[in-house]
Amino acid sequence: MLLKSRTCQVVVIGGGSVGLLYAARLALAGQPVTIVTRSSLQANQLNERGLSFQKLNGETVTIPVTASPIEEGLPEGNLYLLTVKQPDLHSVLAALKGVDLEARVIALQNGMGHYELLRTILTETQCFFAINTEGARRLSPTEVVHTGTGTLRVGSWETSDCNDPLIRSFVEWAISTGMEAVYEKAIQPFAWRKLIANALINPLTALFEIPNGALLENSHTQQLMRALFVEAAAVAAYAGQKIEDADLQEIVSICRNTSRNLSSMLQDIKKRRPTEVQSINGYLVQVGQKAGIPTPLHETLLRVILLKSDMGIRKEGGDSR
Ligand SMILES: NC(=O)C1=CN([C@@H]2O[C@H](COP(=O)(O)OP(=O)(O)OC[C@H]3O[C@@H](n4cnc5c(N)ncnc54)[C@H](OP(=O)(O)O)[C@@H]3O)[C@@H](O)[C@H]2O)C=CC1
Ligand SMILES: CC(C)(CO)C(=O)C(=O)O
Repeated sequence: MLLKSRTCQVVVIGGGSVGLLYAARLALAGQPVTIVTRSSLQANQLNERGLSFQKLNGETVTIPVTASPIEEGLPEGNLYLLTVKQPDLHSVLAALKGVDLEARVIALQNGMGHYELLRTILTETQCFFAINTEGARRLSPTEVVHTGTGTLRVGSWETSDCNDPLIRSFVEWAISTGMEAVYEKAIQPFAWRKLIANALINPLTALFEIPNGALLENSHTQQLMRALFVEAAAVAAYAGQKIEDADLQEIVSICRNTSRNLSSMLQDIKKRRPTEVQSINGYLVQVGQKAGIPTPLHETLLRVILLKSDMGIRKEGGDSR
């Protein structure tokens, strides 16, 4: 069980790649968990068929789970894992407003902008953030594959004393399942580093339609990544973040550790859904403009991905899942 000393009810908001990955692991560990989906169809399918989970070693298990659609509101819980993408956050704000003051919400988004948005409806004490470098891919509304190992860092946005019992239990549970998980004093510095990793990996993999590992197989993509890194590091410095060469090496490690993974941006392009590029490269461009720091490469990638996404969505008329 996640919490030994008291009953913990976990609610995973979003039945996508990351949401299903965490729901599967929690359910496998015997932790009561409810998945809140966008559609009633997915909730019904999960309730009827269970969740099929392919582990890293290739073994597939089917786990009984409970799911309900967001239109029914959020089930009562004390730990909410928020796994919708940045552009969809607005659609869950009304439901999140009703979350109990004693409950905790962990937001697992890539990119930036979610902190400011969530703080408009949640208190500092309710609101936690996670930076997750694990890879997951949803194959269908009831099937998810764990595609890569990584680290899960959880904490408050700005410096805290790491004393929240529920968050501590969640991190201890994650460690007990074999994950590399850390309760961090502040997530903001990690969010910046993850932002830069995503600003390099996601648009390039989405543009060329290649898995993360393929970025390391070609000197042109490697040179592009370095040039994008230099631009992003200058913007981060303006925001008070000291980005070093070791951070670029870390991005290379992410590509290696999730080499088979199709980045979330590539998955969006393939499924003809809006991407998070505005919250990733778009955020760097926006801060760069404010600071007077040129970001021509990020701006170009932003436009190219927006164009590619628009063209796909218009051609096929949206999500084909
Ligand atoms: N996939 C990965 O490997 C990684 C992803 N991330 C980050 O994690 C976050 C989640 O990514 P990922 O899981 O890949 O994204 P997905 O698109 O696979 O999943 C998001 C899910 O949220 C659901 N959703 C959207 N709006 C609502 C709503 N109002 N109520 C309930 N559910 C809703 C979507 O429903 P529907 O299916 O109906 O559209 C979808 O199933 C992103 O910020 C991503 O960048 C971080 C690390 C790795
Ligand atoms: C870590 C990585 C790059 C895994 O693909 C990711 O965060 C994403 O796909 O959005």
